Amino acid sequence: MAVFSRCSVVSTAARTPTSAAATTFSYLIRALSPSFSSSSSSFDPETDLNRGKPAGLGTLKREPKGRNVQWAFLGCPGVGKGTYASRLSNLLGVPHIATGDLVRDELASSGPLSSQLKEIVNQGKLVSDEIIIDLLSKRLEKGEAKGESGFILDGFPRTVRQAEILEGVTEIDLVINLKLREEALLAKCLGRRICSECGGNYNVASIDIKAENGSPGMYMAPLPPPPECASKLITRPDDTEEVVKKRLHIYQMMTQPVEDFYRSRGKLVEFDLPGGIPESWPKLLRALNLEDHDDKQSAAA
Ligand SMILES: Nc1ncnc2c1ncn2[C@@H]1O[C@H](COP(=O)(O)OP(=O)(O)O)[C@@H](O)[C@H]1O
Repeated sequence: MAVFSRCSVVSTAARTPTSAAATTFSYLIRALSPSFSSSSSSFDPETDLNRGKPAGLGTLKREPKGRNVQWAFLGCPGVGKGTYASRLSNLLGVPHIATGDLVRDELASSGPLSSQLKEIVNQGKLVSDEIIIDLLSKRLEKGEAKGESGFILDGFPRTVRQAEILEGVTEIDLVINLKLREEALLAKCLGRRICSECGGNYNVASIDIKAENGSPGMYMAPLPPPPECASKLITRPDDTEEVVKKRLHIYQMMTQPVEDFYRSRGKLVEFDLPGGIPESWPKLLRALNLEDHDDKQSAAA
């Protein structure tokens, strides 16, 4: 069942990259800070940037080498960005920052943005670049205050404009683009479950695609929750068949150009998931020239 045929990538309404991408970004951060007069809709670098020091992402300087890795994950909804980003985060000792989680935390906080965000997310649309950058900036500032260095971004950037702004602020060393056969993506999204207490991610779908017409078969076992979470599982409101198909469409339109953005910069690692975690994790590590000593030790035990 082809969930979604690749549609032609429509150019996004991204701001044309300017040599002042950083100033665009700083302006964005300026525009996000409470002291900024929200009435100003036009961007005037001369005046807007004289409003004092940018906060948030602006605190990220171009780090000299010797810092921890700064990677990002791209990939369609349900492909497993969070699963592999969190594993790599543990392996490399850098924070896993998932903008989808930041959005859900804001939703759960019932803050001023939550009703506006709820409608956007439940319709499968993207949150505005400004709001996402504000949420990410606050998360990075908190991390910097705790002495965090490096990051693995999951779900950011998701538009070319976000990628341009990020590029104007700091170095992204590597972008891992996870890919999975379209017929598996929908099943994985529909099978996704979250523990309402601890936030753990699980999946009840058992995906068994038979080999046909020369393409190999694929099996992805369920990711069952531990007993203490089994009775607390919830489904995300944006994981319905209708909304997932909308999100896949938006990914093709808005985020596929981000793949091209990093491919043109020689920073994109494409990784086709061959199956579930036991099969994919070792292959991903090899693709990244990494080793997971814990896995080796447990395998050797
Ligand atoms: N970088 C981003 N830009 C805009 N919206 C975002 C971004 N990251 C997350 N979101 C919003 O949060 C929702 C959930 O994100 P996420 O958990 O990453 O979903 P998915 O599993 O579809 O990748 C997205 O559908 C979108 O509405």
